[in-house]
Amino acid sequence: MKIHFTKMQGAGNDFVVLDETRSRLNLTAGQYRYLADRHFGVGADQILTVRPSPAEGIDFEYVIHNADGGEVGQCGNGSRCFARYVRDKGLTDKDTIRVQTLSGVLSPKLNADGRVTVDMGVPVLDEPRVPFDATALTPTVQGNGRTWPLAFDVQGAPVTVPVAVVSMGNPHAVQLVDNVDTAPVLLWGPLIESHARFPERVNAGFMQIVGRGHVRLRVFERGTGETLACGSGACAAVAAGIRLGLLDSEVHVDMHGGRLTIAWSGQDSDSLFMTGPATTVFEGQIDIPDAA
Ligand SMILES: N[C@@H](CCC[C@H](N)C(=O)O)C(=O)O
Repeated sequence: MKIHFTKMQGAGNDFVVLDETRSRLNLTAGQYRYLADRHFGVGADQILTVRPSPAEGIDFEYVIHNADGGEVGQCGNGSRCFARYVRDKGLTDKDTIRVQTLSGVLSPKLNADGRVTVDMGVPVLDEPRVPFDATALTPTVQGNGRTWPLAFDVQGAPVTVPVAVVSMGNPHAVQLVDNVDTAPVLLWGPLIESHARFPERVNAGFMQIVGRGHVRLRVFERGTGETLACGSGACAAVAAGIRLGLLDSEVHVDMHGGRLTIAWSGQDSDSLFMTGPATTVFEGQIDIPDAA
């Protein structure tokens, strides 16, 4: 099957964007994996598929697949690329677009400076809803937040790391590190991603605090591996840092692919907002094998 695609990136987190506003492609998990493959396909961290409005008052729907072919509920950088895509393709002329996702309705807003701001909803810090199995663990309480001792084996040696667990519509485990450049992201990331206490697996964040309004972050993403940026990971890390009393309500998050700005009051009743770039890289056509 030959399909048309648009390649996009948001702070270096890259996407293959597919248009299903007129008809469904009905791709299999194997075909999503093929598209994401950097050697045989286009290459992407995630595939973002845009669909027509599912209901009155909603402009579009989109679904997200990780590079491993699994469908997921949330993608911060993808939500900004979605907004840029539907505007640049002339699918809408709105500045603020309401879109249905697996984890709820998002409203990305295109700013005059080219960046996109997304209301990412209220961070979920209630462990069972992340979901995180805290059975028989005792948290360390700090500020209005808490961390949990996550134990795992690294090459036969036991390690216990304090993590804050947060859902932004997808699960995150955030730990503090002295320096993201030397943090064991590639060694520990896969062990945390598939840790038994996270029944839906987890995105593993490593956050270095530079100041109360500035952090550096690396994220080993569930279903993809380390990416140059993770939007929901930036939101989760800042939400955790604010609750732990370490960060102010507006924070610049520097990742290897670029900077996002996250704003949150820290209150359970208030949404968190993410602002950052979204760029089209190129367009093309690719033949996907039926049996990919
Ligand atoms: N890169 C994304 C997150 C994509 C989904 C994630 N890997 C998961 O499995 O939850 C972002 O920018 O948020």
